[in-house]
Amino acid sequence: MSELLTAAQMRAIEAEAMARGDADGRTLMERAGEGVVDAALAHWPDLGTVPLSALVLCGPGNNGGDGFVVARLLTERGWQVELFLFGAPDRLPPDARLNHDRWAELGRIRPWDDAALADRLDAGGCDLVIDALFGSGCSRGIEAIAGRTAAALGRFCAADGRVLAIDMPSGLCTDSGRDLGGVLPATLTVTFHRARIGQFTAEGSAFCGRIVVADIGLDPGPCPGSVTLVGAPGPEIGKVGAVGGHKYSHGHALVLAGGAGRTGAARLAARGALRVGAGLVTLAAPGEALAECAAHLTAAMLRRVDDVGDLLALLEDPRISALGLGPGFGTGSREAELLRLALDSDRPLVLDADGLSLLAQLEAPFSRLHGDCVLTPHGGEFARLFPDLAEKLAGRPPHGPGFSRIDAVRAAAARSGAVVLLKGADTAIAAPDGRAAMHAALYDRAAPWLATAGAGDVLAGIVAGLLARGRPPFEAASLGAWLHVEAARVFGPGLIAEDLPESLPAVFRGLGL
Ligand SMILES: NC(=O)C1=CN([C@@H]2O[C@H](COP(=O)(O)OP(=O)(O)OC[C@H]3O[C@@H](n4cnc5c(N)ncnc54)[C@H](OP(=O)(O)O)[C@@H]3O)[C@@H](O)[C@H]2O)[C@@H](O)CC1
Ligand SMILES: Nc1ncnc2c1ncn2[C@@H]1O[C@H](COP(=O)(O)OP(=O)(O)O)[C@@H](O)[C@H]1O
Ligand SMILES: [K+]
Repeated sequence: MSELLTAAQMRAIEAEAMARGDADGRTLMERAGEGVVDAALAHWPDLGTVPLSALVLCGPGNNGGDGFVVARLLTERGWQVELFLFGAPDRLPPDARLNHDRWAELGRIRPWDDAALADRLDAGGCDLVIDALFGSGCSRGIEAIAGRTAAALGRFCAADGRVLAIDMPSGLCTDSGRDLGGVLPATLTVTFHRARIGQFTAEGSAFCGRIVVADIGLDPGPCPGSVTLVGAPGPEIGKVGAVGGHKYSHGHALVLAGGAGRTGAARLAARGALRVGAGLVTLAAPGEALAECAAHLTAAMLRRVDDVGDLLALLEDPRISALGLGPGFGTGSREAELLRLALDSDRPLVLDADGLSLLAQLEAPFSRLHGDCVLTPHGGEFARLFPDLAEKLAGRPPHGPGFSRIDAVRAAAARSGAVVLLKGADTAIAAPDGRAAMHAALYDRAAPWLATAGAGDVLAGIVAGLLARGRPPFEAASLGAWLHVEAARVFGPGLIAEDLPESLPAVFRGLGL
């Protein structure tokens, strides 16, 4: 697991380091420039063999200051450096001004000219472009300043050109990963100390290329309020800790199914719950769907649940340790009553798909939720439950910092009192107490083939299975998101939803369990 920061958190960490006397701004800027050059040479080893040519785009803040350091370091290595500056030198902040002055002794500074820059890029013959125009201080769109440059950089990248963004691609919001307007595309982004939320959500990964985090000697301790980037779990995920246990010591998940002809989704969820290690899984189906379910189920058990009375009787068994409700469930009055009972049972509960639609129809829906509930909406379901938050996520933010998927799930979790997992390639997860995590199926973990019908049903089952095994809801959601994507990655392209549960044993083997 690692941390993702906002721009404000990064500024606070830097300010604390300076207040403690650990480092001054000038030292941090020098380390940042060194980190950029080291990262470029490590990422593209051929750049280190002979001196080449670079084009450095500097802006009016400290991001531009980092650019001046990089220009100097490359020149000292024998590179030919062309540098353009947006803004007036006498308005640069002090550390950037100092590095501007040092660079001015070595090379020329050309005033910003969007059209000339685009022509320069299109002419080719440049081995590396450094984007030091705007970083974490980018507060609005940059089309008016750099629209032609952005288009030319797009062509340059498409022709395998190397573009390194310092800290963030200019025009991309550090906190939300949203395009503020006219983002400069990069093939490598070198950020400092910790990665930023915006590099792992919304449009971030489309513009960052790859991410490298350079150490600039700041306090390695955790940052309060940071977002966790969900990584591989430890051995606690397996059953290994419970040698000698029996099936009930691994939990009993109850998955509620819908009517005949639409039980597939609940069966997928049940299979996910079983494969993630719940000791028992029972599918509760109405009488009309029993034969259909029986024809397809082997390891999962089947119970008839036509109405509230049947479910009440089933829930008398205290060993049922979690419920999953929603995939293929239906949204009729029977289902609404069953949902109310499931909520009143106070058992750990995953609500997905129709379960979320039903919830949205209830009066005062959030007053019925409790801290052991996990909501797993996709974007559409999220908008039904939290229309105001979804609206803030839509469209281009008017200025930075933009409202992020993390902001949205944090607000949704606080409002609903439940853990909220907003699905997508960038899955955002939050608990009512403010903890937040991002699972990014991006960069090395990309698995676009996971966007297949029924994949979300399996995720709901995996989370229900983890809840049944006693994992707390925020952890169950985070672990579930990682296991789900890992199962897709282990299987690879061609995956259909049925393959996901069946890939979990290979995931566990890969974790050394
Ligand atoms: N924090 C740290 O620990 C470290 C930070 N470091 C580096 O500092 C960077 C942050 O520096 P920064 O705060 O000076 O912000 P930066 O992005 O250079 O720009 C701000 C300037 O741009 C202007 N401006 C913004 N948007 C604009 C627009 N659309 N169009 C036009 N102007 C616009 C804005 O003006 P304003 O919005 O106030 O009008 C202001 O003048 C960070 O990314 C990293 O590279 C490293 O050295 C290592 C340690
Ligand atoms: N581009 C993507 N890369 C990786 N995973 C994705 C991508 N798009 C969607 N997913 C995942 O696929 C699943 C789709 O779930 P959902 O939208 O509920 O579909 P369904 O109802 O068909 O199961 C979610 O777990 C989501 O996180
Ligand atoms: K930049």
